[in-house]
Parts: sequence; C-alpha cells; structure tokens
Amino acid sequence: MTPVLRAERLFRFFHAGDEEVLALCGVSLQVEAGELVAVTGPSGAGKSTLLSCLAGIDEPDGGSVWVAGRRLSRQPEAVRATLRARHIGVLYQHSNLLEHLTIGRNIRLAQQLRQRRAPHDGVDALLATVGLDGRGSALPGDLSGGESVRAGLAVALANDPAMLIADEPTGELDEITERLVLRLLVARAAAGTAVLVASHSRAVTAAASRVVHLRDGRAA
Ligand SMILES: Nc1ncnc2c1ncn2[C@@H]1O[C@H](COP(=O)(O)OP(=O)(O)OP(=O)(O)O)[C@@H](O)[C@H]1O
Repeated sequence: MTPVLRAERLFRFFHAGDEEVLALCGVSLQVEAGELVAVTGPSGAGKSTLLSCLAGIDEPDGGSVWVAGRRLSRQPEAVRATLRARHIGVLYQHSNLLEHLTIGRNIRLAQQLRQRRAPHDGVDALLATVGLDGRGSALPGDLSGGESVRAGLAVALANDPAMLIADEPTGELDEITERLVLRLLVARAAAGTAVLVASHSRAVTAAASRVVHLRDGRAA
C-alpha cells in the first residue's frame, strides 16, 4: 500500500548563537492509511521540528517529504500551503485557530481552503463530533483550554484530511478531555485516516498502532 505520508532522511539544523543544533538527523518515517503512529521522546528530541517538516510548515535542510503521492518538501510556500489544505489536518497544542474568527468561521475557512467539491461534514456536525454543540459562534478567546483543543481538532478535520498531524494535543488536558480527544483520533484512524501524534502521554502511546521514539534528532 502507498503510504499517505513518507519522509526520507530528514535533516534540520538551527543556529543558536555560535552553536549549531542538529534537531533532525536522518529521520525516515512513513504512515499508512488507518495507522495511528505516536512520536515520543524527551524534551528537545526533535518531535515538534519533525512534525512541522512533515506538515510542510517548516522546510527540512535535507531529505524529502511526500504526502498523498506528492512531494511536499522543497516546494514554494504556496504549493506547500495548497497541499496542506487539501491533504493534511494540523492540530497544535497551542491552537490552530484564528483568534478574530468564530469557531464556525474557522471551520468553514478550512473547508473553503480545500477547494474541492467533495461533501464536507457540516460545521454543526463537526462541532458535535468534538462535543462542542452550539459553540460555533464563540470566539477562540472565549473557550477553555480543553474546548480550544477540541475546536482545533474540528478545524483540523474540516478538510477531511488523508493525514492528521497533531503535536502534543493532549498535553494540558484533564483526563476526561484527553480521553475524548484520543477517542476521536483513534476513530479517525479506524475510518482510514493516517494519524501521527507527538505525545508524552502513555494513553496515546498505548492507543497507537506503532510508536516512533526520537532521541537527539534520531529515530530509534
Ligand atoms: N527555531 C529554533 N531555533 C533554534 N533552535 C531550535 C528551534 N526550534 C527547535 N530548536 C532546537 O531543536 C531541538 C529540537 O526541538 P523540538 O522543539 O523539535 O523538540 P521537542 O522534542 O518537540 O521538545 P518538547 O517535547 O520540549 O516540545 C532542540 O534542541 C531545540 O532547542
């Protein structure tokens, strides 16, 4: 089966003063439809850097990323943004919501950016899925931390992505909300989406079909 996401020998360097930090050192990874892959590793191991490169938000300095059979890396920003809008849902711990738009408008925007005629879940249905019925007219600033992550998940799912990438989505959640978010990620994978989650949570690694451990920018 062709993987939904394929990354080959990714390298990423940063400069901190005179020092060079090697955040990713030859990481290869693939995620197939229906898999839930957890990325773990100590703080500073390179998890967020890896996910940013896989989502086309950041450009690796070496290696390549392919999503849904298309090359995502070494592409102009506009091409990466289009591929992301069409194929990838991204959920960050600190929100993927535009602060000046209501939750409903955030969801609709993600749907419009996809520019496809495939039927979408309606805004109300997406809000119900994440347990935020009737909150479409709220602004992101009016939501609690847990509600904000769930609204972010509704936005990440709004384009019906083949690939869902979530960076520490349950990091600051209470146990009940963590379980809800995890259940949604598992259900999404069971429905055929390729799901990649960076997380320190044991509940997430226990629910994953595969765990990739990162240490010092290398995958074990
Ligand atoms: N923009 C940047 N400039 C300089 N160094 C960076 C930058 N982004 C990341 N790094 C460094 O790259 C390494 C990997 O960072 P990254 O945030 O990917 O780790 P992480 O595994 O996600 O950590 P955490 O679990 O704490 O979020 C760290 O040494 C970090 O300091």
